[in-house]
Amino acid sequence: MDKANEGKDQLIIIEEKISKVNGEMAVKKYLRGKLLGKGGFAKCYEVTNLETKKIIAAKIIPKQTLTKNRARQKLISEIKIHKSLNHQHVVAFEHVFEDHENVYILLELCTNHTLNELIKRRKRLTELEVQCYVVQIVNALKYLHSHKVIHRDLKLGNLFLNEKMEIKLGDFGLATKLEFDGEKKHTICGTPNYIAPEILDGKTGHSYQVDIWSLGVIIYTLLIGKPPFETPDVKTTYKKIRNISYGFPENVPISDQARGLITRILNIDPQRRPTLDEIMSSSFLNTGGTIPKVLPLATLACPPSASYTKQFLPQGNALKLNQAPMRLTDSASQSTTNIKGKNASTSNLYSKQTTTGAVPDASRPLGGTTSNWNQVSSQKDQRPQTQQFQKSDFKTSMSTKNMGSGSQNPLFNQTNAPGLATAQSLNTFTKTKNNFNSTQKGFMQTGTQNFGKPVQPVWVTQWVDYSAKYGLGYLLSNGCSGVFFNDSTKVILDPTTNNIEYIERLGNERQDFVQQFTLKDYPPEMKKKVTLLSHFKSYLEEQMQKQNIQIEVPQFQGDLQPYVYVKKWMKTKHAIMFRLSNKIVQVSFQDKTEILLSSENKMVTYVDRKGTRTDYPLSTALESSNTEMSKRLKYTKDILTHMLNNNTTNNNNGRGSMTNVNPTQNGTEKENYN
Ligand SMILES: Nc1ncnc2c1ncn2[C@@H]1O[C@H](COP(=O)(O)OP(=O)(O)OP(=O)(O)O)[C@@H](O)[C@H]1O
Repeated sequence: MDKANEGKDQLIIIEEKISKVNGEMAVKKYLRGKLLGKGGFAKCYEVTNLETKKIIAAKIIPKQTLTKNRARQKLISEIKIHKSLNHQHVVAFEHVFEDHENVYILLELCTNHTLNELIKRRKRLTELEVQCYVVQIVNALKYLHSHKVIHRDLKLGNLFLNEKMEIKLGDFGLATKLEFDGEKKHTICGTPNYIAPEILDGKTGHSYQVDIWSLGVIIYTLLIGKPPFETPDVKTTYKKIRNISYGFPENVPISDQARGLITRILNIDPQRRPTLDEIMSSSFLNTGGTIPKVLPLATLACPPSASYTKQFLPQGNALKLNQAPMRLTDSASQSTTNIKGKNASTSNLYSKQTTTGAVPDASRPLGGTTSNWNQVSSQKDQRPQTQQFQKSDFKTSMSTKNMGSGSQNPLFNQTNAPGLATAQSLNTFTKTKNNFNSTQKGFMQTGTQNFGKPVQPVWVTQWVDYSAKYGLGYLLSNGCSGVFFNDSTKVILDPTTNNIEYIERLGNERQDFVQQFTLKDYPPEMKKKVTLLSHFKSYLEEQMQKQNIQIEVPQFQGDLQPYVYVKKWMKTKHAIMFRLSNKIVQVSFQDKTEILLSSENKMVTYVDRKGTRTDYPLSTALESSNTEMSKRLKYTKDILTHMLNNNTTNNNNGRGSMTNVNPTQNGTEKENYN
C-alpha cells in the first residue's frame, strides 16, 4: 500500500508490483474505495483497477494475522480451492497478490450484501423467494461437489447477492477438497448454528452431506426467520443439534412441502439426507408453477407483491421457459435489443422441467433486450425538445400542446388543461363519501354471496391523456398512481410502500409480466418512466387541489392484493374507457355519468349525473327500467365489442381511439346514447 496515502481516507492506492521476465518491474494500481465488511481476519474493500476501471472486491488480510502456521495454511488452502472454481453461483476469484504488509484477494464484487443482511432486514422470506435462492444454492453445491469440494461453512453470511440479485457462494476459508469420493474428513469446523451433527460427533468423519445439512438450516432460517437450533449458548445449540431438537413455530405459516423437505434434510444420519438432485426434484421446488431465476431488487426491502408472485403460481399464469423477459437491470450491460430475436430466448426463470434436473446452463447470461421504451425514447430524443426532460417541459406541453382527439372533445376540456379530465367518480366520491363505504361493502358482499369472488372496488379517479407524447397518467381510488405508456408498458406506484411495479408484455405472450422495484431503487433504464410517473402524479394531484377535490384514500394493502392498474384504455367521442387489471371496465361519460362493470362479480355500478352510485347485478342492470343506465351499458358493450374486434385484427397495444367508429353499426344511436 502507498505509505504516503495511508490514513487519508479519500485516496488510498494499492500497488501490485509485477516482475517481468526481463527483470523489469510493472506496477498495477488499485484505488481503494469503501469498506464492504470485516471478517475474522480480513477487511474487505471495494477497489477500482485504475487501468481497466473495473470495480471489484478486495479482501485484505494483514500478514501479522498469519504468523501462526495454521492460519497461513488455512489461507493458502482457501486461495487454492477458490482459485480453482468457476461457476455462476460462486463468487469469482479474480486474482491474488501480496506486499510487505498484506495479502490481497481480488474477488467479484457483490453489491447487495449477503442473505444474512437480507434476513435481518426482511425478518423472513416468502416461499417463492426461498425457492429461488435454494435453486441457485443447490446449483452452486452441485458444481462444488462435482469438483470434490465441500464448503463446510455454508451459512447466510457466505451467500452473497450481486447487483443482478444472483446468489454467489463465497468464503472458502473452511472448504476442503477430497482426494476421492468416499474419503471422510475429521476436522471439526463450521459455524455453530449450521454445523452438522456428524462434525460435532467427530467419530465417523464427514463428507458432502454436511453442506446439505447446512442447506436445511438455511431453508428453515429463511422461511421461519431464525435458525432451528439457535440458543444463547453454543453448548446448548450443539446439544440441540445432536438431538435434532427443533420445531416449527405455530405462528409462522409454512407449506407442507417446505416442512417436509427441511425435516428430511435435518436427519441425524447423513446417508439418509436427500441428495442435491433429490432436493431439486422435491415437491418444494416443483409446485407445478415456475420459479424466478432472480428476484426483483425491491425484495431486498420488502416481500414481492401478490401480482408478482401470481405469475409463478401453478394456475397457468406462469411464463413458459424461453419466453421469459429480461430484467431491466440487465439491459445496461447487454446490447441486444430485440425481444423477438434469438437472445430473448434466454430464460429468466427456472421452469418445472428445469428444477427436476434439466437445469438450463446456469452460466448463461440473462436474456438481454432493451425495452421498447428505450427504442422509442431514443428516437424521440433526437428531437431537441425532448432531449432533456424537464418538469417545466411536461407542464408546458400539457397545457399547450394539442392533445389529439381529447383536446377537440369537450369531455377533455372540462378542466383548464386540455387533455385533463376529472373522473366523475371522484366528484361523486367526495359528494357521497359515506356512500362509498356502504357501496364498497355492498359490492363486496353481494359479490361474495351471489356473484363469486369479491373484486377490489378500485377505479380511476383522475386521468390525463398525454398520449400525444408519452401516455396516459392516472390516479386510482386506492391512492396508487400509474402511467400507461405509449409503448404499452405500464408503471404503478403504491404511495404507502413506494413500491413500483413495471408491467410489460413480452413478444407474443398474452399476459403481463410484472417486475417490482422501489422509488429509491430501480434500474437506470427506468429513470425516464419513473420521472414521468412522478410528474403525472404531481400534475394530477395539483389539479385535484386546484379544484378543491379531496379524497380519503382507503388504507391500501399492496402486499396482500395484487396492484390494480390500467390494462387498456380507449377514448371515444363520448367517453373514455379503462379496462383495469381487477377485471373492472370503467366507462366515464362526458356528462359525468359512469359505468363500472365487474365481469368477475357480474355487477354493475352506475353513477348518475348527480353522482349517486347504485350497484346492480348485471342481469338486473340489463333489464333495468333506468333507460339512462341501460343506454350507457349498451354503449359500454359496443365499445368492448369494438375493442375485442380491434384486438383480434390489429393489436393496438392496449390503447385506442374510437372516434371514427360508429356504434350505430352495433345498433346504438351514435349521438343519442343518453
Ligand atoms: N465479494 C464480496 N463482495 C462484497 N462484499 C464482500 C465480498 N467478500 C466479502 N465481503 C464482505 O467482507 C466481509 C468479510 O469477508 P469474509 O467473511 O470473506 O472475511 P473472513 O475474514 O474470511 O470472514 P470469516 O470470519 O467469516 O471467515 C463479509 O462479511 C462481507 O461483508
